[in-house]
Amino acid sequence: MLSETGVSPKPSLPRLTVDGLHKQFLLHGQGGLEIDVMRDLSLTLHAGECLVLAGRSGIGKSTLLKMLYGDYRIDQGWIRLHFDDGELDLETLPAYAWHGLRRDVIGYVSQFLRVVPRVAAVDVVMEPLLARGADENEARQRAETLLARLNLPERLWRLPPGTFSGGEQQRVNIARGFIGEHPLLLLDEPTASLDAANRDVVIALIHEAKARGTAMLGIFHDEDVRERVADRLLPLDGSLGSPAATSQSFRESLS
Ligand SMILES: Nc1ncnc2c1ncn2[C@@H]1O[C@H](COP(=O)(O)OP(=O)(O)OP(=O)(O)O)[C@@H](O)[C@H]1O
Repeated sequence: MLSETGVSPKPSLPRLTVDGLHKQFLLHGQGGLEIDVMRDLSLTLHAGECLVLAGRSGIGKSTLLKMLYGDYRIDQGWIRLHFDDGELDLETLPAYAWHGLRRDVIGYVSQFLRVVPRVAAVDVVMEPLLARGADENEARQRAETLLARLNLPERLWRLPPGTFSGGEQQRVNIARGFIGEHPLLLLDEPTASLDAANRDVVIALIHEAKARGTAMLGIFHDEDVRERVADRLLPLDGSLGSPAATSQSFRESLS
Protein backbone atom coordinates (compact mmCIF):
# COMPACT_ATOMS: atom_id res chain seq x y z
CA MET A 1 0.00 0.00 0.00
CA LEU A 2 1.09 3.57 -0.61
CA SER A 3 1.70 5.57 2.52
CA GLU A 4 0.43 9.15 2.55
CA THR A 5 3.73 10.45 1.28
CA GLY A 6 4.10 7.70 -1.30
CA VAL A 7 7.13 6.43 0.62
CA SER A 8 7.52 2.80 1.61
CA PRO A 9 6.89 2.45 5.35
CA LYS A 10 9.63 -0.16 5.68
CA PRO A 11 13.01 1.06 4.48
CA SER A 12 15.40 -1.84 3.92
CA LEU A 13 18.45 -2.81 1.94
CA PRO A 14 18.66 -1.69 -1.69
CA ARG A 15 18.42 -4.67 -3.99
CA LEU A 16 18.65 -2.73 -7.24
CA THR A 17 19.94 0.69 -8.23
CA VAL A 18 19.62 2.27 -11.65
CA ASP A 19 21.58 5.37 -12.44
CA GLY A 20 21.57 7.70 -15.46
CA LEU A 21 19.97 5.14 -17.77
CA HIS A 22 19.50 6.08 -21.43
CA LYS A 23 17.81 4.10 -24.16
CA GLN A 24 17.60 4.82 -27.84
CA PHE A 25 16.36 2.57 -30.62
CA LEU A 26 18.07 2.85 -33.99
CA LEU A 27 15.77 1.65 -36.77
CA HIS A 28 18.05 0.47 -39.58
CA GLY A 29 15.06 -0.46 -41.77
CA GLN A 30 13.79 3.14 -41.51
CA GLY A 31 16.87 4.91 -42.83
CA GLY A 32 18.61 4.94 -39.43
CA LEU A 33 15.72 6.66 -37.61
CA GLU A 34 16.55 7.16 -33.93
CA ILE A 35 13.88 6.91 -31.23
CA ASP A 36 14.80 8.26 -27.80
CA VAL A 37 12.87 6.31 -25.20
CA MET A 38 14.66 7.05 -21.95
CA ARG A 39 17.02 9.70 -20.72
CA ASP A 40 18.76 9.91 -17.37
CA LEU A 41 16.51 7.51 -15.48
CA SER A 42 17.51 6.68 -11.91
CA LEU A 43 15.79 4.58 -9.27
CA THR A 44 16.41 2.54 -6.15
CA LEU A 45 14.45 -0.59 -5.29
CA HIS A 46 14.56 -2.19 -1.85
CA ALA A 47 14.05 -5.74 -0.66
CA GLY A 48 10.40 -6.39 0.18
CA GLU A 49 9.17 -3.43 -1.85
CA CYS A 50 6.97 -3.11 -4.94
CA LEU A 51 7.78 -0.08 -7.07
CA VAL A 52 5.22 0.57 -9.80
CA LEU A 53 6.17 2.28 -13.08
CA ALA A 54 3.65 4.84 -14.23
CA GLY A 55 3.27 6.98 -17.33
CA ARG A 56 1.52 7.08 -20.68
CA SER A 57 1.56 4.29 -23.22
CA GLY A 58 4.85 4.18 -25.11
CA ILE A 59 6.85 6.07 -22.46
CA GLY A 60 9.26 3.14 -21.97
CA LYS A 61 7.93 1.08 -19.03
CA SER A 62 8.29 -2.32 -20.72
CA THR A 63 11.58 -1.22 -22.26
CA LEU A 64 12.99 -0.63 -18.77
CA LEU A 65 11.94 -4.11 -17.63
CA LYS A 66 13.50 -5.63 -20.77
CA MET A 67 16.77 -3.82 -20.09
CA LEU A 68 16.75 -5.16 -16.53
CA TYR A 69 16.11 -8.67 -17.85
CA GLY A 70 18.83 -8.49 -20.48
CA ASP A 71 16.47 -8.54 -23.48
CA TYR A 72 17.51 -5.02 -24.47
CA ARG A 73 21.03 -3.65 -24.42
CA ILE A 74 21.96 -0.96 -21.91
CA ASP A 75 23.21 1.94 -24.10
CA GLN A 76 24.33 4.23 -21.33
CA GLY A 77 24.02 4.28 -17.55
CA TRP A 78 24.32 1.75 -14.75
CA ILE A 79 22.14 -1.04 -13.45
CA ARG A 80 23.49 -2.57 -10.28
CA LEU A 81 22.23 -5.52 -8.23
CA HIS A 82 23.14 -5.63 -4.55
CA PHE A 83 23.76 -8.87 -2.68
CA ASP A 84 24.79 -9.59 0.91
CA ASP A 85 28.31 -10.32 -0.32
CA GLY A 86 28.75 -7.70 -3.04
CA GLU A 87 27.37 -6.01 -6.15
CA LEU A 88 26.91 -6.90 -9.79
CA ASP A 89 26.91 -4.41 -12.67
CA LEU A 90 24.54 -5.54 -15.40
CA GLU A 91 25.79 -3.22 -18.16
CA THR A 92 29.12 -5.06 -18.18
CA LEU A 93 27.75 -8.54 -17.55
CA PRO A 94 29.01 -11.00 -20.18
CA ALA A 95 26.28 -12.66 -22.28
CA TYR A 96 26.92 -16.13 -20.82
CA ALA A 97 26.23 -14.89 -17.27
CA TRP A 98 22.66 -13.82 -18.01
CA HIS A 99 21.40 -17.40 -18.02
CA GLY A 100 22.44 -17.98 -14.40
CA LEU A 101 21.19 -14.56 -13.37
CA ARG A 102 17.73 -15.28 -14.78
CA ARG A 103 17.71 -18.73 -13.20
CA ASP A 104 18.69 -17.60 -9.72
CA VAL A 105 18.14 -13.86 -9.29
CA ILE A 106 15.76 -12.12 -11.71
CA GLY A 107 12.27 -13.44 -12.40
CA TYR A 108 9.99 -11.99 -15.06
CA VAL A 109 6.27 -12.26 -15.64
CA SER A 110 5.67 -10.94 -19.14
CA GLN A 111 2.27 -10.10 -20.57
CA PHE A 112 2.29 -13.09 -22.88
CA LEU A 113 3.33 -16.68 -22.35
CA ARG A 114 6.06 -17.94 -24.65
CA VAL A 115 4.56 -21.29 -25.48
CA VAL A 116 6.80 -24.26 -26.13
CA PRO A 117 4.95 -26.79 -28.34
CA ARG A 118 3.96 -30.07 -26.66
CA VAL A 119 5.13 -29.05 -23.16
CA ALA A 120 2.34 -29.44 -20.58
CA ALA A 121 1.27 -26.44 -18.48
CA VAL A 122 2.46 -28.02 -15.24
CA ASP A 123 5.90 -28.69 -16.78
CA VAL A 124 6.11 -25.09 -18.01
CA VAL A 125 5.46 -23.92 -14.44
CA MET A 126 7.88 -26.28 -12.65
CA GLU A 127 10.77 -25.77 -15.11
CA PRO A 128 12.42 -22.87 -13.19
CA LEU A 129 12.71 -25.12 -10.11
CA LEU A 130 14.09 -28.07 -12.09
CA ALA A 131 16.66 -25.73 -13.67
CA ARG A 132 17.97 -25.15 -10.16
CA GLY A 133 18.16 -28.85 -9.42
CA ALA A 134 14.99 -29.16 -7.33
CA ASP A 135 13.45 -32.57 -6.69
CA GLU A 136 10.95 -33.34 -9.48
CA ASN A 137 8.09 -34.47 -7.22
CA GLU A 138 8.44 -31.46 -4.99
CA ALA A 139 8.61 -29.12 -8.00
CA ARG A 140 5.49 -30.72 -9.50
CA GLN A 141 3.62 -30.42 -6.23
CA ARG A 142 4.49 -26.73 -5.90
CA ALA A 143 3.47 -26.11 -9.52
CA GLU A 144 0.13 -27.83 -8.99
CA THR A 145 -0.49 -25.90 -5.78
CA LEU A 146 0.08 -22.62 -7.62
CA LEU A 147 -2.08 -23.61 -10.59
CA ALA A 148 -4.87 -24.62 -8.20
CA ARG A 149 -4.57 -21.32 -6.35
CA LEU A 150 -4.84 -19.51 -9.67
CA ASN A 151 -8.00 -21.51 -10.44
CA LEU A 152 -6.62 -23.17 -13.55
CA PRO A 153 -8.91 -26.22 -14.05
CA GLU A 154 -7.08 -29.47 -13.27
CA ARG A 155 -8.06 -30.94 -16.65
CA LEU A 156 -5.74 -28.36 -18.28
CA TRP A 157 -2.63 -29.05 -16.21
CA ARG A 158 -1.34 -31.87 -18.44
CA LEU A 159 -2.10 -30.04 -21.72
CA PRO A 160 0.25 -27.71 -23.61
CA PRO A 161 -1.02 -24.14 -23.08
CA GLY A 162 -0.89 -23.15 -26.79
CA THR A 163 -4.68 -23.42 -27.15
CA PHE A 164 -5.54 -21.95 -23.72
CA SER A 165 -7.49 -18.69 -23.45
CA GLY A 166 -5.56 -15.45 -22.83
CA GLY A 167 -6.41 -15.50 -19.12
CA GLU A 168 -5.49 -19.19 -18.75
CA GLN A 169 -2.14 -18.61 -20.46
CA GLN A 170 -1.50 -15.63 -18.26
CA ARG A 171 -2.13 -17.69 -15.12
CA VAL A 172 0.38 -20.31 -16.30
CA ASN A 173 2.82 -17.46 -16.86
CA ILE A 174 2.19 -16.04 -13.39
CA ALA A 175 2.67 -19.43 -11.73
CA ARG A 176 5.94 -19.88 -13.65
CA GLY A 177 7.10 -16.40 -12.64
CA PHE A 178 6.31 -16.75 -8.95
CA ILE A 179 7.37 -20.36 -8.37
CA GLY A 180 11.09 -19.54 -8.49
CA GLU A 181 10.87 -17.01 -5.63
CA HIS A 182 13.62 -14.91 -7.23
CA PRO A 183 14.95 -12.04 -5.10
CA LEU A 184 14.06 -9.58 -7.88
CA LEU A 185 10.81 -9.94 -9.81
CA LEU A 186 9.76 -7.93 -12.86
CA LEU A 187 6.02 -7.80 -13.49
CA ASP A 188 4.74 -6.56 -16.86
CA GLU A 189 0.95 -6.29 -16.57
CA PRO A 190 0.50 -9.64 -14.80
CA THR A 191 -3.21 -9.03 -14.19
CA ALA A 192 -4.17 -7.66 -17.63
CA SER A 193 -6.34 -10.59 -18.82
CA LEU A 194 -7.63 -11.76 -15.44
CA ASP A 195 -11.05 -11.65 -13.80
CA ALA A 196 -11.51 -10.09 -10.36
CA ALA A 197 -11.07 -13.34 -8.40
CA ASN A 198 -7.78 -14.18 -10.10
CA ARG A 199 -6.56 -10.59 -9.81
CA ASP A 200 -7.03 -11.01 -6.05
CA VAL A 201 -4.90 -14.18 -6.11
CA VAL A 202 -2.10 -12.32 -7.91
CA ILE A 203 -2.30 -9.47 -5.42
CA ALA A 204 -2.01 -12.00 -2.59
CA LEU A 205 1.03 -13.60 -4.30
CA ILE A 206 2.66 -10.17 -4.56
CA HIS A 207 2.09 -9.50 -0.86
CA GLU A 208 3.52 -12.89 0.06
CA ALA A 209 6.56 -12.19 -2.11
CA LYS A 210 7.06 -8.85 -0.35
CA ALA A 211 6.94 -10.62 3.02
CA ARG A 212 9.73 -12.95 1.77
CA GLY A 213 11.84 -9.91 0.89
CA THR A 214 11.33 -10.01 -2.87
CA ALA A 215 11.97 -6.68 -4.58
CA MET A 216 9.44 -6.06 -7.36
CA LEU A 217 9.27 -3.62 -10.22
CA GLY A 218 5.90 -3.67 -11.92
CA ILE A 219 3.59 -2.24 -14.55
CA PHE A 220 -0.11 -2.26 -13.70
CA HIS A 221 -2.61 -0.30 -15.77
CA ASP A 222 -5.47 -1.26 -13.44
CA GLU A 223 -5.59 1.52 -10.84
CA ASP A 224 -7.20 -0.65 -8.18
CA VAL A 225 -4.45 -3.28 -8.47
CA ARG A 226 -1.80 -0.56 -8.49
CA GLU A 227 -3.21 0.95 -5.28
CA ARG A 228 -3.21 -2.41 -3.58
CA VAL A 229 0.33 -3.50 -4.45
CA ALA A 230 2.43 -0.34 -4.86
CA ASP A 231 4.68 0.88 -2.08
CA ARG A 232 5.80 3.70 -4.36
CA LEU A 233 5.04 4.97 -7.84
CA LEU A 234 7.75 5.99 -10.29
CA PRO A 235 6.35 8.27 -13.02
CA LEU A 236 8.42 7.95 -16.19
CA ASP A 237 6.82 10.92 -17.93
CA GLY A 238 9.68 13.25 -17.09
CA SER A 239 12.33 10.97 -18.51
CA LEU A 240 12.58 12.75 -21.87
CA GLY A 241 12.25 16.25 -20.47
CA SER A 242 15.19 18.50 -19.83
CA PRO A 243 17.81 16.80 -17.66
CA ALA A 244 17.17 19.21 -14.76
CA ALA A 245 13.41 18.68 -14.81
CA THR A 246 13.96 14.96 -15.13
CA SER A 247 16.22 14.55 -12.15
CA GLN A 248 13.96 16.70 -10.01
CA SER A 249 10.83 14.78 -10.89
CA PHE A 250 12.54 11.50 -10.12
CA ARG A 251 14.01 12.82 -6.88
CA GLU A 252 10.56 13.97 -5.84
CA SER A 253 9.01 10.62 -6.57
CA LEU A 254 11.79 8.78 -4.77
CA SER A 255 12.17 11.00 -1.73
N1 LIG B 1 12.62 -3.27 -30.18
C1 LIG B 1 12.19 -2.05 -30.42
N2 LIG B 1 12.55 -1.41 -31.55
C2 LIG B 1 12.13 -0.16 -31.82
N3 LIG B 1 11.34 0.55 -30.98
C3 LIG B 1 10.95 -0.03 -29.84
C4 LIG B 1 11.35 -1.35 -29.49
N4 LIG B 1 10.81 -1.66 -28.29
C5 LIG B 1 10.12 -0.58 -27.92
N5 LIG B 1 10.19 0.39 -28.84
C6 LIG B 1 9.58 1.72 -28.76
O1 LIG B 1 9.91 2.28 -27.50
C7 LIG B 1 8.82 3.02 -26.99
C8 LIG B 1 8.49 2.52 -25.59
O2 LIG B 1 7.89 1.24 -25.68
P1 LIG B 1 7.44 0.46 -24.39
O3 LIG B 1 6.84 -0.82 -24.85
O4 LIG B 1 8.56 0.41 -23.45
O5 LIG B 1 6.29 1.42 -23.81
P2 LIG B 1 5.33 1.25 -22.56
O6 LIG B 1 5.47 2.46 -21.72
O7 LIG B 1 5.59 -0.07 -21.90
O8 LIG B 1 3.92 1.23 -23.29
P3 LIG B 1 2.53 0.48 -22.95
O9 LIG B 1 2.03 1.10 -21.67
O10 LIG B 1 1.68 0.83 -24.12
O11 LIG B 1 2.81 -0.99 -22.86
C9 LIG B 1 7.67 2.86 -27.97
O12 LIG B 1 7.63 4.02 -28.78
C10 LIG B 1 8.06 1.65 -28.78
O13 LIG B 1 7.57 1.72 -30.08
